Amino acid sequence: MATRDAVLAELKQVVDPASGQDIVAAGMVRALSVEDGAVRFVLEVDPARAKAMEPVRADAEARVKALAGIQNVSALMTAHSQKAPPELKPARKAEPQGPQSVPGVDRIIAIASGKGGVGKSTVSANLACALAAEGRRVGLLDADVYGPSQPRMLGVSGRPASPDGKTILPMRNHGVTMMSLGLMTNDDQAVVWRGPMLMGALQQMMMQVQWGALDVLLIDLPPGTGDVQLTLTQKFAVDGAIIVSTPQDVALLDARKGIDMFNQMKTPIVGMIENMSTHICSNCGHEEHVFGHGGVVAEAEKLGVPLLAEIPLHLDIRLAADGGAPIVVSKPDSAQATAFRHVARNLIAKGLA
Ligand SMILES: Nc1ncnc2c1ncn2[C@@H]1O[C@H](COP(=O)(O)OP(=O)(O)OP(=O)(O)O)[C@@H](O)[C@H]1O
Repeated sequence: MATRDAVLAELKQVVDPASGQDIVAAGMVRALSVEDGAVRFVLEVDPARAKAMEPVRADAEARVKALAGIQNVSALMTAHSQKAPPELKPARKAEPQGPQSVPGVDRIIAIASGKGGVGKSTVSANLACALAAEGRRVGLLDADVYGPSQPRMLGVSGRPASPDGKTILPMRNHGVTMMSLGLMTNDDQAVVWRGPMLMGALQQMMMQVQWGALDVLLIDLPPGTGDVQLTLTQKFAVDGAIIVSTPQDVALLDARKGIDMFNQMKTPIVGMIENMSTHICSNCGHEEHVFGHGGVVAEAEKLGVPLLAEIPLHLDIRLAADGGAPIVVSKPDSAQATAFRHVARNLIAKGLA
């Protein structure tokens, strides 16, 4: 049976005549799914080139169809808008104003945790890639000022360009448009952020990055309930917050504080995700509850918020995150990836992404 990797390898043989790159590297292949010998994917193209790209689509379809074990291929072409959001002036001094939206961005979802190190960034990266795999136009803003880890997790490096000195071009990998404060500071420099700087940096990232047209922008927040969380929920129209926690009491105690803060700010809680739920040995598959079990389920029930997923503690999740291709991308058919894809589909079904 042909795997997702085999399909991708075949698609990499197809060249986009305009850029000279293969269609996968050119970021045109979206929403690829390989299930039981049936392959579906979308080729996202500039509307002006739709006609010229038809032979490319047909070639891609024929190549995949010729793979062993493939019975069915559906390759659709969709037009994506090249239009950038209107140019924005640099952020002005903070003025009292109601929550604003980000031009071109349909929804904003914050991903938060009470405590550091519970896997909030890992969840954000995987969720973003899972939403992209479902064909959503997704952005990820790494607002974790104390430890921006998205460049490493999404395999992105280099300094973002600013062609006009006012707006910033985001980076893109695995179908995700991303920006991180970590790309704006030097790797080896400890950054000491004070409140007003944080507010300015967040506003800039939200308003001066050319996000383009997005179905959803995920914000990977720093842990806790500090200035970034307050600025985000006061200044921007945040559609919901997802709280990530491990099952330990201490993590849950902090998660509860986070939920209280979002409630006070009138940001709806989309649900909780229990991370490092059980440990699954990568050698023998034995399961053990390193941090206890069921804590988040019980807490979610008590608080009346949905439990969106229980993600196991698994070596593959860490290796994938450290390697720059989250597990949803590197092992899309694994049970761990399925857990993230389930959350993505749930968010789409609820109209939140
Ligand atoms: N389910 C998991 N299985 C295995 N390793 C995991 C899992 N979730 C996270 N990790 C690993 O744990 C470490 C911390 O995760 P991560 O950086 O996502 O946490 P965080 O909550 O964003 O931390 P911080 O608050 O420091 O930003 C990383 O090395 C990550 O690869």
